Amino acid sequence: MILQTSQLTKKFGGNVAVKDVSFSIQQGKVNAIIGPNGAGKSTFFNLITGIHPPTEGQIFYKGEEITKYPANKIAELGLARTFQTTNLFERATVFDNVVVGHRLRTKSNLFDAIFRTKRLKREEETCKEKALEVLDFTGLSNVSDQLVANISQEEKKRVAFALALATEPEIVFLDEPTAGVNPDETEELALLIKKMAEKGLTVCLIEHKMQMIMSLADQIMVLNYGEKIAEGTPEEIKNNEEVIKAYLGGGSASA
Ligand SMILES: Nc1ncnc2c1ncn2[C@@H]1O[C@H](COP(=O)(O)OP(=O)(O)OP(=O)(O)O)[C@@H](O)[C@H]1O
Repeated sequence: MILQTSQLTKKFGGNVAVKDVSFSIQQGKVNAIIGPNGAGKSTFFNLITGIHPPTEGQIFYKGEEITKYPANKIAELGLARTFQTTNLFERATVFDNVVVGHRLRTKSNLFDAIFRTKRLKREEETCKEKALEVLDFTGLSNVSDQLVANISQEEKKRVAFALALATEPEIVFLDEPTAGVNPDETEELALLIKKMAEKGLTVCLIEHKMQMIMSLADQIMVLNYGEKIAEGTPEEIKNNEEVIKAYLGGGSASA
């Protein structure tokens, strides 16, 4: 277990978005969080990655309590996240978008930038090398000089992965990584996610595409109205009465 939450709760006014959720993310595996619309999935991600502070409960990363850490500190620890609508720079090239990712690991400051110090040049070189490596890994080398505005939706999803990978994370949090792409492209992206876990990365993702999740995930947690109603292997989840009830009772899961 690389990351654990203990009785995590988030209230927005009177609305309890996440309620008492204790969950362990398994290292080097694909961990999925599913649930009907408004179940609290994105909020749960936001709590772990420091975007919102929890109202109650604790978060531990490799045994260290990180509950109150701000998002930048959490990112530095090795937790990277993508968003449903990742804000890429559309008028910049794929390469330039990805180079930015590794800046998290560099130390150059304004002084270095003004005087173009050796440190700056060395770090620029490392950022470029890292960008080339992750572009290769995500299958984007052939479009690296193109403007993001001119590439396909599926390629944009890959750029979002590449950006996260460039930060040299230990866990990647992917929020609906295949939203808005067709079934063939979904399969391609699923293969890439599998490849990340095979490389030793821990993956945690939110997804609505059930078929994909069932074949991709090692472990699934199901949220409903902010509460964890089940967790287990895809096989266990498929046959879980509570889960079936939650989805039949107005959920929005699509195949
Ligand atoms: N910043 C916020 N302020 C107030 N309420 C919020 C905020 N973010 C989420 N909520 C509420 O918390 C609940 C859970 O929302 P959340 O977006 O986490 O669900 P979700 O499972 O990710 O949904 P979806 O699948 O539709 O993305 C909802 O009732 C939502 O309206």
